[in-house]
Amino acid sequence: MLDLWVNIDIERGPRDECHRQWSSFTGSGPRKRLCNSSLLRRLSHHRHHHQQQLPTLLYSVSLPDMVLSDLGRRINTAFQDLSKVPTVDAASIDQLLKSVCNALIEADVNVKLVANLRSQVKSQVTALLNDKANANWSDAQRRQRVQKAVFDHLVALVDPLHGQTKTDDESGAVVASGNAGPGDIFKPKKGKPNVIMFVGLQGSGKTTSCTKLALYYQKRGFKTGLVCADTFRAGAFDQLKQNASKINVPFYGSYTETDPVAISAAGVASFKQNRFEVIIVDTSGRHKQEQELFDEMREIDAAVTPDLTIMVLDANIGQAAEAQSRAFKEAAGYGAIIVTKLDGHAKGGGAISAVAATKTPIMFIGTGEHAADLEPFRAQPFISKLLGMGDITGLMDKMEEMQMNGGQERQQEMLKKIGEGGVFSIRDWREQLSNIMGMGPLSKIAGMIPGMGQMLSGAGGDDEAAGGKMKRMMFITDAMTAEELDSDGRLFYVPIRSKKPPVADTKEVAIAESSTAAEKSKKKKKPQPKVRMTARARRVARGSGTSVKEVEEFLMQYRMVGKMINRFGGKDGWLKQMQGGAGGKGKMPTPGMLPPGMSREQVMQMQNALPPEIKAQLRQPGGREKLMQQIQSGNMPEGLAGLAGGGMGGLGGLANMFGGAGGGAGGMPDMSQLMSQMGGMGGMMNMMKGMMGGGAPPR
Ligand SMILES: Nc1nc2c(ncn2[C@@H]2O[C@H](COP(=O)(O)OP(=O)(O)OP(=O)(O)O)[C@@H](O)[C@H]2O)c(=O)[nH]1
Repeated sequence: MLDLWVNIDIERGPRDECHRQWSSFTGSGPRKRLCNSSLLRRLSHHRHHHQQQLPTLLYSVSLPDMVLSDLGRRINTAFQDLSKVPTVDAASIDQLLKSVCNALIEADVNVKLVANLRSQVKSQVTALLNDKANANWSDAQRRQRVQKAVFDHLVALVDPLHGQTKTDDESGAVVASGNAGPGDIFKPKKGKPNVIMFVGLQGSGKTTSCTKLALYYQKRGFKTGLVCADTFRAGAFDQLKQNASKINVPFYGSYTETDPVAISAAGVASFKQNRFEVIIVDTSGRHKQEQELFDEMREIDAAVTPDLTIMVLDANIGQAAEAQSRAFKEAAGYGAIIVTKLDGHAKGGGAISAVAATKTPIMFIGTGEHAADLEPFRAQPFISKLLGMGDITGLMDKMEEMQMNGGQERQQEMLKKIGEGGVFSIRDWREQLSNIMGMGPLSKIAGMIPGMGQMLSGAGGDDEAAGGKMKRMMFITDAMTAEELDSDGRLFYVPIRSKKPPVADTKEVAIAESSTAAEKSKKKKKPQPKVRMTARARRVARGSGTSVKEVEEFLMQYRMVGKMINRFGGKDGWLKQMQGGAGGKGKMPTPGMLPPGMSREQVMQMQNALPPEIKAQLRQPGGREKLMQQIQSGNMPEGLAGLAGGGMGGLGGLANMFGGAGGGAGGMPDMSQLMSQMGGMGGMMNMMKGMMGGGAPPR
């Protein structure tokens, strides 16, 4: 909590002066933003006293914590401010960096780290922008490069593996830095005992996180057990017992044994004997780091010889995080971090600093008190989500989990239908929506879907509001006839001044949502026929208790998803063409199969502009698959990254599928472009993979 001590000396004097000082606090500008309601209440209260002739007033004002989402919002605003300046020059870059760095410091990120970030980004972008080879970059391109540099450095802040690539043992695919997940940090071996020991301060969320991790591995088919070695806190064993029983995980502990080392050794030995594969040891905490605690940790460590030690860090820890995490590192030598309570009002910056200080990766984040509220951590998607650009990998994880709990069959059926050239109908979208609704708290899920978060945040942003919005979408489908549900939604539109349904291609443009610059200029040249909703839409709105606007929004969302699924995953989908599949063996996409958001000219331009090494790679047998794999893993080849960054709009167009929705709803066109630079193409494929049951794109 940042305390702001404000001294206001209101001298005895005319009431006007009091009003002047009062309005200097409540007036517009940055100061107003700092004033929370409690401040206003206090001021108001004291003002009341002042009117009773109080000579001097001293205010102690507690500012509201800048929660992590505020940090994202502020960085986003700084990006948007940069898009408003006429030229991207040293002054505008300085302004952007100042805003970003202030936000980071207020979120408790270590000052030294922030200073490093500032100077590194500054020197990187200055070199880029001053490079003669880049002299012909447009302002939009310069802006994108600056934003990308900030994004990359934010990723580096939370990613100690930054700059390294790791190979996924199972698939052999290269995991790009920033995309490394829990499996890259630690992969328990099947059929063998894998001991995981937890350490951390009291109340950091150790016991809760032990339970969450036990559930995580149990769901993934590991025989999992929990050992309670916390003999320090009364009730710790009961808590673990209760948690373990809820998730049906066997546990070990004792009400009488007071030696934590003896309990942990006996517990691990017992589970090993019974062929348990993941054995999680919960140790005790203390209010602060103490020698006694560290000695105990070392002894337990020697007794159970863990394969992995995890430190649990409360996201609220603030600036103390660095010293504490260093001390724990020395004593326990942990190999991974779980940051808890990121769902609440934590600033999170302290935890981020701990990662950098100890060069230890975050493996999971805790996002609630329930056993399922554990999210695998990946640096790049985390930053992407923080900045409101969605978290496709997080969504994939959720989808995978959903499949583990059944529901795969229906997804496969849909995949098969689309693969055979069938239409992704409103009924299919309804099914996807109900799946999404079943995946967990909606405000969390919505943030993972690019565009959707913004749409739902308009509805209030919390679970209740998001749930309400989704439910209304379901009501809309409930009010549709079978014919409408099985359709592609066209029958809800007619062109204005004509009763005839519009022809396929014109309508497609008329209700297109994309907001790419290229399309905007296209629209200028050729005015698009306007369409209006048919009487069906009014009937559905009435029948569902919603409005025609909501029905229109629903159809818009459906069309975006439908377009993506049909164009990417359909019989002659772009994805298949790129893979040399059914559509056109070994060819680049034909103009008839344009990726969403791209014109024929853009595709041709993109093909021509491909760097020779990429063209050569595509000509080689298996080269296309390799390239796809590379892009899919987020590891954009240099040449392609340059293209996307170069404002070709090509690869960017892919991301605009959803990014466009964000742009439309949130008015942040630059975000969709930025998203494309983050490997939008890989992201979209992953999205497809998730949406279509995890099996669509081959590796
Ligand atoms: N909102 C939220 N609460 C959490 C999270 N993780 C833990 N908690 C809560 O934090 C409190 C402390 O959690 P515990 O798991 O008991 O903490 P501990 O580190 O085991 O504490 P000791 O056993 O005393 O060392 C509990 O009320 C948990 O429900 C999280 O990710 N989000």
